[in-house]
Amino acid sequence: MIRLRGVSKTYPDGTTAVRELDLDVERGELVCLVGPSGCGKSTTLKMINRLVEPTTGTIEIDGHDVTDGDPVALRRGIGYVIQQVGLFPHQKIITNVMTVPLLLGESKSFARERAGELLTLVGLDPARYADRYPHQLSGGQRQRVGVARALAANPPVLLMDEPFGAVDPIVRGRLQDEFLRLQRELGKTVVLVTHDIDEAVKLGDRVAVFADGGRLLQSDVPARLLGFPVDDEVAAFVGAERGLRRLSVTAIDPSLVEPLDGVPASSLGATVEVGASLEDALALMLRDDRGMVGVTDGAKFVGVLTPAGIHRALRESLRA
Ligand SMILES: Nc1ncnc2c1ncn2[C@@H]1O[C@H](COP(=O)(O)OP(=O)(O)OP(=O)(O)O)[C@@H](O)[C@H]1O
Repeated sequence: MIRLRGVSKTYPDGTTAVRELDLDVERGELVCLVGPSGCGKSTTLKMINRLVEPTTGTIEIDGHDVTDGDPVALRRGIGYVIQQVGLFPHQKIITNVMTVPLLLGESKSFARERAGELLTLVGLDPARYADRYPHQLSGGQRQRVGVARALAANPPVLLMDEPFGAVDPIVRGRLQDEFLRLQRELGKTVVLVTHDIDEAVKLGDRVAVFADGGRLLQSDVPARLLGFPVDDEVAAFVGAERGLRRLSVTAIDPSLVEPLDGVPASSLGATVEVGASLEDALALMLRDDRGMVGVTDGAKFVGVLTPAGIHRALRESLRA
């Protein structure tokens, strides 16, 4: 869906922000660009919607070179979410969300109806929030309006620059979960910039790690990035905790669950569902101070996971 080939950007002052970048994003895929401050992540994103023109290379969306045609029209067809949201302060929430459909020539009544649906979709009841102004919302709520506005034109592609960066960690976690749920429903092609490796491995189908000077070091699914960093630079960036981080990106595999021998199921306490993460399983084990946790598949009890089982599951997850 998005294809970058040999893309570089050198700003007029001589700063090379991005160097010879090749990157592919499949349709419906969520790719996170992650790396230290100043490594060229935002520049890469802005080249995709032509807020910044590349110095060299080509960028295609759905087979069309983005440099053909009008950049303003291009941007209207791509959702863009930024950290400071960029809502119009003197316009009501509903009007903010209606902006792009109106620019695209939709009728006012259609745009209003669509904006109401989108506010509901991002968890803001229009009856309560539509007529408020941005300063009458919390940071997390404003961020949701930003997402609703970016979705308003139903763009196939969403570009998100630190979309959850401006809120506290608890709200951020909630917004991430909501966004993942939304994305499972909508299946947009998303490129999301973050400096937070935990956010990247939580949200990304694939994670692209950048280094200073806009060099792409590794682009991989989270489990492989954490399990097999290609070099010391990536290993240093993903951190010494990468083993722990793998727990959160690895789902419980029902084929690796052990049968329950001689232990009454009733003595197991809390159970986890197949498909939950190994981190969820370990968290319950430690919380309840037990050496195992029961695993269920709907109403069916499928067995138990032990610490050794978790270790085995982590190893197996890298074989695929
Ligand atoms: N308009 C500009 N003119 C000159 N240099 C710029 C311009 N915009 C960005 N840069 C430089 O390009 C490099 C990459 O910047 P960019 O904003 O893409 O990084 P980033 O990875 O998104 O950083 P951060 O995580 O801090 O937002 C930096 O060295 C930055 O100073």
